[in-house]
Amino acid sequence: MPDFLGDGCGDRILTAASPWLRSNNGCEVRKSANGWSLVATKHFGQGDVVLEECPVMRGPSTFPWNTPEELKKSLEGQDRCVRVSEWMFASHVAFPTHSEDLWIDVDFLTNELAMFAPLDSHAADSYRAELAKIMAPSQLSETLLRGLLMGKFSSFPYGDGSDGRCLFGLLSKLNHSCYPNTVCLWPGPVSAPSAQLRAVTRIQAGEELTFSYLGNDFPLRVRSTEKRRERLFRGFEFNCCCELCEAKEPKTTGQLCKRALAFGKPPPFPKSKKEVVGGGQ
Ligand SMILES: C[S@@+](CC[C@H](N)C(=O)[O-])C[C@H]1O[C@@H](n2cnc3c(N)ncnc32)[C@H](O)[C@@H]1O
Repeated sequence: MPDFLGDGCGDRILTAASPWLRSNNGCEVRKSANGWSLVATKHFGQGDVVLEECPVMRGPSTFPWNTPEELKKSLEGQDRCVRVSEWMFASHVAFPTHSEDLWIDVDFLTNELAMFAPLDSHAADSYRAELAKIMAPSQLSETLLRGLLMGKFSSFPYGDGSDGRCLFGLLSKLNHSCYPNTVCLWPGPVSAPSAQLRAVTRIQAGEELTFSYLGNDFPLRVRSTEKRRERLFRGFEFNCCCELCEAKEPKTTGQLCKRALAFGKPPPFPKSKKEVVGGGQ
């Protein structure tokens, strides 16, 4: 088990993400029931900027392989060296301008960027099992697993989705909720993407930060818990355990609409810079 999966390693993930952080106005990485998560360390008002960061890596909108099966196909008939031409994730994302013959620094992927992959997840277990059918467990298979997980489950479609995908450090630890308390905005130009996480409701210190993986109006469009879980499992291979899906008494439509409508629109701009800059550091 990688040493950063143990309890108490949230600070190491925060440190690993820090070179790409523009601002962290009050959040940290903590272990949760759903792997690592981002947690507020101070109170945020609606519209406040929680954090801003630049991507750790960028890539194309689609990956040549998204599943171990597709990976298997791409490896068939070729030697199994981790050359960049095979390692499309790394070639396009980590080194977009380099030639096809570049070799990946395996240590870079396995040791540094692996922190940003959901290694403690159902998807990781099932992909590891699939990879074991293709190749013997090795450093290479572990590297491939991490690349698959980062590319598929931790990266974000940038802007409207046609501008490629970005892997962000801290945002890679943002869990999904069908009743989220933040929204992600993309204020940077496509040439220099950046992400801004904004509160769509009041958030108390200690509360987990969440956003909707399936678009802003997802819970409004898909009111049935069963159907939402099905969609999330199909897209992201996890059983959603969010506040809304786990609620014994379903949230009233009124409550749901209020929060959903709030995050369906860009959140209001913060009242003054003083309110959001440096408050939690
Ligand atoms: C982008 S990662 C988020 C960070 C992740 N928890 C980690 O430890 O790296 C996405 C993964 O988090 C977990 N996850 C996120 N939201 C969840 C939710 N609402 N219910 C259950 N698992 C969730 C799933 O394992 C999913 O594949």
